[in-house]
Amino acid sequence: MQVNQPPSTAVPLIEGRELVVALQGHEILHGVDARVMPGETIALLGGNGSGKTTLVRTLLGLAPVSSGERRLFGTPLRGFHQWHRVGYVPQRGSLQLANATVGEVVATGRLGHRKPFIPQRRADREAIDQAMARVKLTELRKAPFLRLSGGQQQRALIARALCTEPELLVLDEPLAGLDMTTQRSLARVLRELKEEGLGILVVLHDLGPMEDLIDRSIVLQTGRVIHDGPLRAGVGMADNHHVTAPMPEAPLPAPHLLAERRPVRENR
Ligand SMILES: Nc1ncnc2c1ncn2[C@@H]1O[C@H](COP(=O)(O)OP(=O)(O)OP(=O)(O)O)[C@@H](O)[C@H]1O
Repeated sequence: MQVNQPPSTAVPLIEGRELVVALQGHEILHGVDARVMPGETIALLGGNGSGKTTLVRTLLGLAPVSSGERRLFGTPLRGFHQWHRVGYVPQRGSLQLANATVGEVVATGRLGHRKPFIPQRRADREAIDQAMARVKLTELRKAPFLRLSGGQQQRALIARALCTEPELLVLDEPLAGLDMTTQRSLARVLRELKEEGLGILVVLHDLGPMEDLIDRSIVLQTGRVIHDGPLRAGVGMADNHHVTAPMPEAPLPAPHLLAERRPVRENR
């Protein structure tokens, strides 16, 4: 495990303090603290339904808080507008991308840089090209997104997040459903990004090939942090910390950033 100690005066890239979140009348997070410092790679771990996705969405302003404070790059969420500094890779399957090509999906990541209805500028095209090359998808630019393999889709979503040229990358279960070879190649991409200084917050069920990238883990159990520190064997891995609240009957309303919908899940 690498330990990348940020200077003590550094401002967190993203931070939540005492976050309390209730969805459809059920309290899901019960006073959670979480932060990512510059250059850190943080694994957000915990069993099914422990609140990982809810925490990530809350930190990004995609879910409302009952109480608590959220800051991005030191600015309270309410006053934060520099969304290009954040790249978000939601769970695969949570985006409505029916007819889009890979190039179109990746290009949506650049929307935060553009004024509405203004065509792509050279800088936009270059950023999109670079992001596609980065994840080795250039050849597949014109392919329909939904025809790609799971690993290629995941790469496209990472490229989409990268073309905003972020300082913080937030990924929700990027390894889910991928075979070990594909997981390893994604971990290599993330390692390169880490080495370039990007802060990374990644929701994981199993560490897999990500393990030696992780500087610190935050482990949730039924909406509470039970560990925040170096990885500890067995803590937070795919285990049996089960759900306390019932599943939603309806999906969340569309968030303000992108047309994202919650995947349909079975009752637990
Ligand atoms: N929109 C919603 N309305 C009501 N409850 C919700 C909603 N979204 C999630 N929940 C509930 O919040 C709890 C935490 O869900 P969340 O998806 O954040 O957990 P998770 O740790 O990411 O789980 P998984 O590992 O299965 O993806 C679960 O009990 C879930 O049923």
